[in-house]
Amino acid sequence: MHDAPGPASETGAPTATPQAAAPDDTALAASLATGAGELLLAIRAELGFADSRALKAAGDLRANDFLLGRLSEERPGDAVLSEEGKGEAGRVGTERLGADRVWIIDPLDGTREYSEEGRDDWAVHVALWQRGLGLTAAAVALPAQGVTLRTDEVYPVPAAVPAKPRIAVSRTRPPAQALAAEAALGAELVPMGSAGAKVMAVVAGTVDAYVHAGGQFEWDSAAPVAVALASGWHATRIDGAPLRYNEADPYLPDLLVCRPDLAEPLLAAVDGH
Ligand SMILES: Nc1ncnc2c1ncn2[C@@H]1O[C@H](COP(=O)(O)O)[C@@H](OP(=O)(O)O)[C@H]1O
Ligand SMILES: [Mg+2]
Repeated sequence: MHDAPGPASETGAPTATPQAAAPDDTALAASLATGAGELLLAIRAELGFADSRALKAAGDLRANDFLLGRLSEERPGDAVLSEEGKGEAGRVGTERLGADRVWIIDPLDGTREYSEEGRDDWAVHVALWQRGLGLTAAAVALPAQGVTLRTDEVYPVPAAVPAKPRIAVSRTRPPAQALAAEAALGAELVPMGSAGAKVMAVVAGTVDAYVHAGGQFEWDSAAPVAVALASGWHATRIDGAPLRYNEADPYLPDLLVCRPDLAEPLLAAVDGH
């Protein structure tokens, strides 16, 4: 079985138990993700697209500063793991390994797409991991699409099973596993930027699955996976194992998010690739 979230776990695998979080943790996650998204839209308007390197650097830095500042004000006792964090808030920090509450954030996911005029496939990820519970509260903002998705709202799985499944893949590095799934299921690949935008396309019903392999980190998937699991979607490693967060090494290289009834055929199709 791959379609049900697992039970609460001492190791902190995601458990899709948003009720375990204080309601204001989810509200805070949504407020932070939306606020960082508004800031990122303002930076795009201010700098324009002529110098994409400068735009990417400013977006990463200023969104990260905004999120770390708000978290230190609102939750001063919590630890943080951020893609852009330095020292304790970054990947080398060790305080988070002994902490009971860790915010796992990606201030700008889909940095490449953020720097391309007209693209809306980029995101802000804010997730809360709690010891013994896993991911308990999260929000993913899609600022250029004007939405923020969160673990305390339900994004139901559509009833109809697609005849030709649509599988979201990286625009720049679609994995061999997705090509295998395309062939085995007669699927259509849909290239898209940002892990958050791809998972949110699954829960919005725009695509039926997201297959990723070859490299990624906890911040790329934590908030999107929490939102998907909380609404009953399937989210695991591509061998069907649970996704685990706040590990000593935050490298988490592969991911399958899909409608529950596609999990078995997709896991079988990518097996061995
Ligand atoms: N092979 C790889 N190694 C490390 N990170 C990867 C990766 N493939 C994708 N990612 C990260 O996953 C996110 C989504 O990638 P993609 O748009 O290609 O699907 C991006 O995050 P960032 O934009 O936050 O860096 C990207 O850096
Ligand atoms: Mg990212």
